[in-house]
Amino acid sequence: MVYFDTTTAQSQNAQPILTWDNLNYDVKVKGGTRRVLNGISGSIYPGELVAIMGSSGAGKTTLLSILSGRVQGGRLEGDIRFQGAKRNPHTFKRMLAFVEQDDLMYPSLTVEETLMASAQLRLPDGKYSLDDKKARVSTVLRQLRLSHIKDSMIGGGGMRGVSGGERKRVSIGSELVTDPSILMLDEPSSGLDSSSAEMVVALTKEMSRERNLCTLMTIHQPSTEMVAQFDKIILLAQGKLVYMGPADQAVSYFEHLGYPSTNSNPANFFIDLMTIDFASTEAMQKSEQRVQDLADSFAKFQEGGGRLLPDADKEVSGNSGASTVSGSAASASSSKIVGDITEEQANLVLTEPPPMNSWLSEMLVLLKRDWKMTMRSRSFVWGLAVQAMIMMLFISFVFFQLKRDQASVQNRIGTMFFLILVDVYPVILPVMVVIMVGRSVLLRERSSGTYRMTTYFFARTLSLAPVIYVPYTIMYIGIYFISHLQYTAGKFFINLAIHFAMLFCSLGYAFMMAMLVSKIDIATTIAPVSLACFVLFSGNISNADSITPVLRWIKYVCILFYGYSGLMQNEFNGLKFTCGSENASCYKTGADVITAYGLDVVPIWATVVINLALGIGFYIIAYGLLRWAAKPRFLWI
Ligand SMILES: Nc1ncnc2c1ncn2[C@@H]1O[C@H](COP(=O)(O)OP(=O)(O)OP(=O)(O)O)[C@@H](O)[C@H]1O
Repeated sequence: MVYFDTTTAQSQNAQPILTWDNLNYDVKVKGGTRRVLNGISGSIYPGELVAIMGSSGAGKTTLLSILSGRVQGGRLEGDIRFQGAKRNPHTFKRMLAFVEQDDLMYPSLTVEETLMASAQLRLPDGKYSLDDKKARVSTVLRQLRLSHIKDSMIGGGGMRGVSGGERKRVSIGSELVTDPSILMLDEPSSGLDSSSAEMVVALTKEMSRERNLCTLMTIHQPSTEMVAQFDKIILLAQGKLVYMGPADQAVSYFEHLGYPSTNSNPANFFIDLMTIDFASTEAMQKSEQRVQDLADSFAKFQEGGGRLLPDADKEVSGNSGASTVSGSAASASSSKIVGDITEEQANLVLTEPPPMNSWLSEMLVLLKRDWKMTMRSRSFVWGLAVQAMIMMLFISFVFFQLKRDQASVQNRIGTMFFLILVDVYPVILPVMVVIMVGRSVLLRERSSGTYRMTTYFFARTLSLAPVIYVPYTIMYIGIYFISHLQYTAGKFFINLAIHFAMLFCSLGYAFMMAMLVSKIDIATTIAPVSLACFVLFSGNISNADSITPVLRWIKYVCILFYGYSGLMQNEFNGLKFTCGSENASCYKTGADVITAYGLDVVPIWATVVINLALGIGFYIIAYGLLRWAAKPRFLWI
C-alpha cells in the first residue's frame, strides 16, 4: 500500500484557517460559458507557506481572488469557510492582508512613512501606542531587510525610487505591520530577478513562521530554491486540481503515477506535466488527456484518504503510518513541538478583526500623510502659486485703478468675469489630476478597509486647501487694491467670502470629476467642456433673464452664476458713474448695471451660501460615486 501524508507539520495540531470545498467558477464567453475552476477543494493552516502553481491560464489568480473575496463577475459555486464559519465580507477583509501584483503605493512617501501610515491606520489605537506602532514598523523594516533604505522614496511615475524587489518587500511590509490572519500574494516574484524573487519568498516564509501566519501565493515558475521554501503546493492545470500537499512529496507523487521527473527544477517538471501542447492536434489531445488523468488520479487520491496505488507494496511517504489528505488531527503527533512552531502557536488564530480607530485619529493620520505628499508635489504647489501671481499682475494691470466713467463699467464687468473664471479653471484641472493619480492606491486601500471614505475626503481636502487658498487670497488682495475696487472693509471681506465659496466649489467639483472618470485623459477632456457650459450660464455671456426658459434652470446649479452675481452686486451696488455726452446709452448707477444683466435675483449672502451648498453637493456626489458606483461587485460564498 502506498500512502502520501499530505499533512504538513503546521497542520498536524491545528484547525485549518481557511477551507474551500468543491469550488466551481464559470465565466461568460461568446456563445456560452466557460468553466475556469472545476471542483477545487483544499485547506490551509496557520504557519503554512502555500504556493499555487500552474501554467499560464491554469486558474491560479482566479483561485486566489476567490479565496480572498476579490473575484468579480461570473458564477461561483462551492463553500469557503474561515476558521470553520462562513466568511463575513466586512470582517474577513480586515483580517486578510492582500499584496497585489502591481505594487500600488504613493511614490512621494518614503519606505518608513509608507509602513508607518499603514500601521497607524490599521492597528487599533486601544491596543498599540504610537511607540508600539513605531517599534513594529522598525521590526518589519529589519525583518524585510529594508532598514537601510527606510528614508528612500518609493518612487514611480517618473520619480526615481527603490528597486523592484525592494518595492515588493515594502508592499508586503505594509500589509505585515498589521495583525493579519492570512497573507495572500498575487505573483510576488513577477518582474523580479531570480535572487530578488528568492529573497521575497524566503523573507515571507521567515515572517510566516515567526507570526504563525498562513501565507498563500500564486507563483508562475519558481526556482528549485523557492520550491524548497514552500510547505505546501497547489498545482492547477486547466482549472483542475492535480496536486495539493507537501512540496517535498510532489515529485514522488507524480513518479508513482508513472511520470518520473525529467527536470532538476521540480517547478519546471510540474509545468511540463500540466501544460497543454498546442504544437499539433495529436499533441494537444495527448496533453489534455494527461491533464485529465492527473486530475482524476488526484480526485481518487483525495477520496481514498491519501492512498495512491491500492495493493502496491512500496512505502513512499516521508511520514510513517497512514494519514489523510485533509490533514486530520487523527495522525497528530503527541509532541509539543510540531515542525518549527509550538502547539500553542499552531492553535493561535485571530478570531476578531481589529477594531477601527476613531474618526478623528484616522483623519489626522491621513491628513499628515496627504500633507507630506502635497508639499512634495513641487510642480503642483509652485504651479498654483506662480499662476496666481501671474493672474494677479495680469488682471490688475489690465484693469488698473478703475475710475467711475462708462469705460470703467465695462472694465469692472471684465474684472469680475475674469476673476470667477480664475476661481475654477486653473484650480479644478490640476487638483483633479492630483486626486486621480492617487486613485488606484485609494481603491486598493478601500478594498482592504484601511479607512473610512469620509476621512479620506476630509483629509485630502484639508491637505490641498492651503496651497490653493493662500496664493489665491494674495491674488484677490492684490487685484482688489491695484484695480481699485470699492474700498470698504465690508465689501473687501464679502469679496473674499464669495471667492472662498467659489474655491470650495471648485475643490468639490474636482473630487466629483476624479471619482466619476477613471482615466486622466478622459477627465481632462470632460472637465473643461462641462465648465464651458457653466460659463454660458454665468450671467455674463448671456443675459440671465433672457435664456431660453427650458434651459434657464441651469443657472441655478451653476457655480459661476452665483459667484459672478455675488461679485457684481458687491462691486456695483453703491457706485455712481459719469455719463459723457457721446454715450448714447449710459449706466448712471451700479444698480442699473446689475438690473440690466439680470443679476439681482439672488441676494449676495445667498450666493455665498448656495455656492457652499453646491460644493457640499459635489462632495456628496463624489462620495456616492466612490462608495457605490466605483465599488467592485465581489462574489462571496
Ligand atoms: N472574467 C473572466 N472572463 C473571461 N475569462 C476569464 C475571466 N477570468 C478568468 N478567465 C480565464 O480563466 C483562465 C484562468 O485565468 P487566471 O488569470 O486565473 O490564470 P492564471 O493561472 O493566473 O494565469 P497567468 O499565470 O497567465 O496569470 C484564463 O484562461 C482566463 O482567460
